[in-house]
Amino acid sequence: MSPRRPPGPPVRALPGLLRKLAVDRLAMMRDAADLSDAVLVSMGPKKLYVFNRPDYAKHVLADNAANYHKGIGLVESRKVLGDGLLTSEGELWRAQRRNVQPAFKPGRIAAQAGAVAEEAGRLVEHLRRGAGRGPVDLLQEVTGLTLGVLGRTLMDTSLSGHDGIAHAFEAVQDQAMFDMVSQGLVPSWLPLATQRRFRRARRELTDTVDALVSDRAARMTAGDGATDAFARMIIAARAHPDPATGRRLLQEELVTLLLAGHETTASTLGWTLLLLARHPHVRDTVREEARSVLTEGRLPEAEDLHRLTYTTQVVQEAMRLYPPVWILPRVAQGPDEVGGYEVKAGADVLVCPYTLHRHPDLWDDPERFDPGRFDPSRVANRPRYAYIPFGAGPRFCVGSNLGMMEAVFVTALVTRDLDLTVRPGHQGIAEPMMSLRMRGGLPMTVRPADRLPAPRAAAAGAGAA
Ligand code: HEM
Repeated sequence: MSPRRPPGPPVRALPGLLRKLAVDRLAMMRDAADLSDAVLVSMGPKKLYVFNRPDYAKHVLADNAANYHKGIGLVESRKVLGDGLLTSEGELWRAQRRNVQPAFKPGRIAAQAGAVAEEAGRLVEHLRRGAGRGPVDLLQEVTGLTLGVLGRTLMDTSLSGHDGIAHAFEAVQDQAMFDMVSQGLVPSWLPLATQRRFRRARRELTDTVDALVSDRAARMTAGDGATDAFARMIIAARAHPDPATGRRLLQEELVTLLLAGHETTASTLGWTLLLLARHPHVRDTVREEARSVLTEGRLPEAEDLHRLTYTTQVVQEAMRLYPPVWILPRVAQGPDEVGGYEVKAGADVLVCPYTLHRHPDLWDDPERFDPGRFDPSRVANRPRYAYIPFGAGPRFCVGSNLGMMEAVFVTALVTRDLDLTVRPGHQGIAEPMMSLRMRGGLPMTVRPADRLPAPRAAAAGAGAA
């Protein structure tokens, strides 16, 4: 049978669609998912396919990954990330991935559990000291934490004193997203305040990265055996046949590691803490588990990760509803066939974890927050590619083990020791930027948690997210 053409919106719907691209990208993706599991948007010679089924995602991301490069938004991302691991392709990507992968092996990450736990403990202490003093932006707090963890675990470097990094990343991403939705129609030389903010932020990032490189390179001596991700990148840059290119790639790889490694985990934590505050029954069950595993106020160790099973399910469910990487854009290098649908060479292809994680055939009552979905017996009944918060195939997230450990440790410790209440009126609206941000941050009031053991809650309370 010859490949079919997926259904698509009628031509008269295109202006509305483009408007949604600018103002509500999640609604646009939901509209596409409601239409069909495979959608084709045709704009003259430009073709955009949206695939929303586990087997289609598997085909594009894993089985035929060789036919797909990173897609929409790449030009804009490159303005920030250059040729780092997220955006590079081909032989350069393979060499970069081979170089850093050993630093992310499960054993290496497990060996960093103490550092992650210490940072998490420090955050809880800091929050406890400020308890009762009015709302704190928890998103900002966990962003500081994830940067600190990244510095300690993958770079052997303290990032304290570089507090501007998170804001600089925010500014450069805002501009990259603006360029994407305005289709590059606003020239970059216009003296707009946002362009100035972008250039200032990019300069700040470059200066920060340069300072980090010179500091770390000066501490590295021949044969000192350093094998963290940063050291591996520095050694590769020194071995590059063209020193200028080696230096540029090192800068870009480091910016990528800093961005990819902190914002996604901070977003996971932000959404998890918001959902727990909205679902006290689930919070009580997490607290009970944390108190029975992490007894007498102790910090978690690597082995505790396997004991904090319910907390892990809560984090997984938060990433189902709010996948930090909400979209996986690709561009087809050659023609392909996905689930019987033709894909033209050069076409844009989108796989959207945000809608896949809400597919009504895969998830019962998809908007409902229900950590029990990740009970192993229920996971076994779902197609593997129904849930892809870390992507899939060769471009699967290199930092998934670190991200999960961090999210579970912080969720357990914060919930064990603190009561967090969201500021009334805060809606927790998802803003799909490069990651799924939370509009207006996460203002929360902090109080020390009741020391008495929490009452045993009924199995995994749940409700609308
Ligand atoms: C919960 C936290 C995290 C989530 C949800 C997440 C999600 C993802 C996803 C979906 C991708 C694939 C993107 C694509 O295929 O287009 C990815 C790639 C990547 N992630 Fe993560 N990530 C997390 C934490 C981390 C951490 C802690 C690091 C550490 C540095 C990291 C570094 C990277 C890098 C370097 C890539 C590019 C890999 C490649 O293309 O070879 N991530 N991440």
